[in-house]
Amino acid sequence: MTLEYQDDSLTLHTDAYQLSMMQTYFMKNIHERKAVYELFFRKLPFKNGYAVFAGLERAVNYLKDLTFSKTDISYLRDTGQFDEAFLDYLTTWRFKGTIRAPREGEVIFNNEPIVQVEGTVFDAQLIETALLNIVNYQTLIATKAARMRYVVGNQTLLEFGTRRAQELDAAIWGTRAAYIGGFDATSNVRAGKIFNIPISGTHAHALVQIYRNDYEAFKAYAQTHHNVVFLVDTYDTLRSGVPAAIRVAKEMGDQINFIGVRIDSGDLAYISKGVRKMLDAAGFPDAKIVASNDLDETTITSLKMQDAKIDTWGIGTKLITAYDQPALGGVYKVVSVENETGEMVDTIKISGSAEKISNPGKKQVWRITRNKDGKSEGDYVALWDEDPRAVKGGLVMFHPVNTYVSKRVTDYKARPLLQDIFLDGKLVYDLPALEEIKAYAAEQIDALWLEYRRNLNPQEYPVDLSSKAWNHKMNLIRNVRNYVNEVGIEIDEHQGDYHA
Ligand SMILES: Nc1ncnc2c1ncn2[C@@H]1O[C@H](COP(=O)(O)OP(=O)(O)OP(=O)(O)O)[C@@H](O)[C@H]1O
Ligand SMILES: O=P(O)(O)OC[C@H]1O[C@H](OP(=O)(O)OP(=O)(O)O)[C@H](O)[C@@H]1O
Ligand SMILES: O=C(O)c1cccnc1
Repeated sequence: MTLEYQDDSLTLHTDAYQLSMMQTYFMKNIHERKAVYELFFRKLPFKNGYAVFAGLERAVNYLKDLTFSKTDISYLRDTGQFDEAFLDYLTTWRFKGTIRAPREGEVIFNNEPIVQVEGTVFDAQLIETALLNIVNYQTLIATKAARMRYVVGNQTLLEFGTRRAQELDAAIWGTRAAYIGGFDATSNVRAGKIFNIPISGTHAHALVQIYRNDYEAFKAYAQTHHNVVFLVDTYDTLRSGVPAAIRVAKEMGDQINFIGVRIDSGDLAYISKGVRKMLDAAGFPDAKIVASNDLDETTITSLKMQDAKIDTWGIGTKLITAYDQPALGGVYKVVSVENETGEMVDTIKISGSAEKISNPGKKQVWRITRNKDGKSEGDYVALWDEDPRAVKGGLVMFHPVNTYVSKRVTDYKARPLLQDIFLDGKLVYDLPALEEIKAYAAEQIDALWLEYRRNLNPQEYPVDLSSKAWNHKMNLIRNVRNYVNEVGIEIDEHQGDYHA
């Protein structure tokens, strides 16, 4: 099949409603109005205590040189839904916005801006969908990977998920995110090529089935490879698989590097103990046992409690699809917009539930750490013109919803998380090497108190609004209430309803 329109750009990787709004802005001549949008999520994924920010590199690749290709314009024209003057404007349009974000690998939390877009309403609207698409998925997978890293300690984690991933892009960028979150290597060779992630793997049951015999298969494999891991569960792990692996390892001696065996079915605790005994008794105490089969952080924890003799974990489906929570609910909200007279006016979205009321105004996130040991005290979300480094007598941090909960922090460092990535459309950020990002993530996770790091029921990390940001929010809520009273019609409503 030949495509009618060449798929030669990512610019239309957006929801139709963005283009519909852009056309309105354009035709009403407000498309150059400035606005600030912020991307954040309201709930941490997997009930984890933190998330690992990933997706910046892909977002940068997407944003730089973002233009409407000829086929993009032809396609839009052929839909019959867009005005010719608008299409004409798109042909010369270039992204001119400012983007701020944390470094990839940064530990991030709910209810704080993690990407800030400042520019025209036109530009900011177009990129919403792709930014959410990228950051939601990659952050989700990096966080899932970090949970797995948490339970395995220093043991090796291999990413095996490509066959189960939600198509090609998810496999590739999910693998990269998993690497950032703590995986050591991947079975995806293309991810290895693109990102220089170490590739690793064993062999499949097919090899044994083709030879119809464990020994023959292992022997052939050993004669054609130096580093070998034999998959021993095709017929019977303890009776035929492991004995065949040991026989080949002995016969081949120094001609091969017998790394170990993989088991992929059955009771992994029970079987791994049997395998360990056999390998030790045969004089291979250093041979490793790799396990796979629908593993995740919960099964791994259980296997460890059962004293399973597993050294290396091969993990696919449950990592790459974020099986127990397949989406991160990141959202993108306008927080400030230029009015008719050129002034920036902060804006709020009201909701019946406190968590869903947006935090108005352009903000910075400050990570507050103790001077004495570098441990995190919390994040301080402040309006752009505030600087918590300059506060005398300590910083008062209070819970943004339960405002009666507060603490005073003294002798601290405040580090701004949102850094300039693009300024007025120009890339000003040097993307760090992947190894650096990975090491940074490990370091930042390590800097968290254990109470926030544990997988099960972690403590809630404090993400606090500055007093100024909080008061500002309350004022805007009051303004909206006045507005609704002024323009709102009377409705016969249930008396028990509350309003913000
Ligand atoms: N000792 C164990 N404790 C807890 N979970 C385990 C244990 N052993 C295996 N599992 C997990 O239980 C799930 C099902 O394992 P099961 O024994 O049914 O595999 P299997 O169905 O025999 O394998 P396959 O169908 O691939 O041949 C998998 O997620 C596996 O990782
Ligand atoms: O279980 P996962 O975490 O997704 O890890 C990847 C799985 O992929 C392979 O299985 P394969 O596709 O050959 O099928 P299988 O599940 O029947 O073993 C491998 O043997 C693992 O079991
Ligand atoms: O190398 C392996 O063992 C492997 C690779 C992909 C999926 N399952 C296993």
